[in-house]
Amino acid sequence: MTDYPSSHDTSLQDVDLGALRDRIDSLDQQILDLISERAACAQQVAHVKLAEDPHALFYRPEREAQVLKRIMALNQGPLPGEEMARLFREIMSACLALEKPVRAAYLGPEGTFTQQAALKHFGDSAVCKPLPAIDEVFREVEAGAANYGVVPVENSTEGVVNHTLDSFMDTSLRICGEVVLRIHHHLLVGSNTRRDKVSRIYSHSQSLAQCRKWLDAHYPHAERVAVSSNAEAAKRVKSEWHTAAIAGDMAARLYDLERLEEKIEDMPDNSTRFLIIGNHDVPSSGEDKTSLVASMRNQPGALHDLLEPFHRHHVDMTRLESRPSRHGLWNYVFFIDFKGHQDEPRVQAALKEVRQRAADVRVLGSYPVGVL
Ligand SMILES: C=C(O[C@@H]1C=C(C(=O)O)C=C[C@H]1O)C(=O)O
Repeated sequence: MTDYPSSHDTSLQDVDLGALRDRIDSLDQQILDLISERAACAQQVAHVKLAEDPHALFYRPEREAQVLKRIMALNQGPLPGEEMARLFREIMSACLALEKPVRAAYLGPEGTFTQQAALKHFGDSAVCKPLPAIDEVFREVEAGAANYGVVPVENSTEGVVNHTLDSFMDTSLRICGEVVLRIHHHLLVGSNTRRDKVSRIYSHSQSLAQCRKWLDAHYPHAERVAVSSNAEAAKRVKSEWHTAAIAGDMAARLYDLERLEEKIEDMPDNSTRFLIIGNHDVPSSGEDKTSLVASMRNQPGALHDLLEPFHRHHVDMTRLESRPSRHGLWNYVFFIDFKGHQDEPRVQAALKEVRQRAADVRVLGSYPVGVL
């Protein structure tokens, strides 16, 4: 099956290819002029911000979320809204880099899904740096070496969620954004791989788990070897003959591997959520989420008491996670996400009551709901 018009297609026979290309050239000229005008405008915004405050932040997560959402709402096709927003994401990233590129640290190594999340959020013009551990990403932002950090939070990768949550207990950094990434796993091989003799498959333990049924059906006899990351799996395959890796697009591209089979994850809507951490509060974008951490004494009904004000003030909770306290003072800490911004009266009313009931409450940040 092909969607390309055939030479027998009478409706297209009279189309003048030359004229169409002239039209495209003229449209490109207009797009070029408009993007340049937009970039000059963004530069002026930066100058206004600097005049008001010499330490002003050029990057505004809430404004960027609004721009992308507006583009998706205005878009009438034929390109899908997400594709159009992706193009505008890159235009904004380039405009911002004219003044000062955003510096973002992420949980590496290169080629992981966290790098993909960083690129999705900040665009290609940001300067992104891989770091080997989640607490190092936090430290890099605390030290001011990076403006933002990108860490997985609700991750299909085991253990990672807890590391991120635990890091929030010891930091004053704020959550400035979230990114949700659809996770697609591919079976990757190198140019040297003997495809009919794959006897070992590398990946992160959680990715192996997410593709277990597919592996049982297609490679029941291959040894499954868990390594530290999907990118590490891809790297190993490069130099071995009888092995394949399960990893994503970034790793395939980075190590120049071929996708022997695509989208082999057992659950088709497999996705991971990442947080953007920074050192400032983000104003409301109109569609926001808030995350907080609360410490409770371990007594009957404590959790019910903590959550009840959210229910009464019609604040919609989206996540609840509990972790043992590391400070010994309180038995448990709860991480709570809900819809809304901490500046909204409804949210403030709920928070005021929650503060009276919990031993300690810290709002980790209000931030725009992930757009792309
Ligand atoms: C232009 C601005 O600054 C930055 C660039 C943006 C853009 O190119 O649209 C949007 C938000 C900021 O990250 C602004 O705040 O409006």
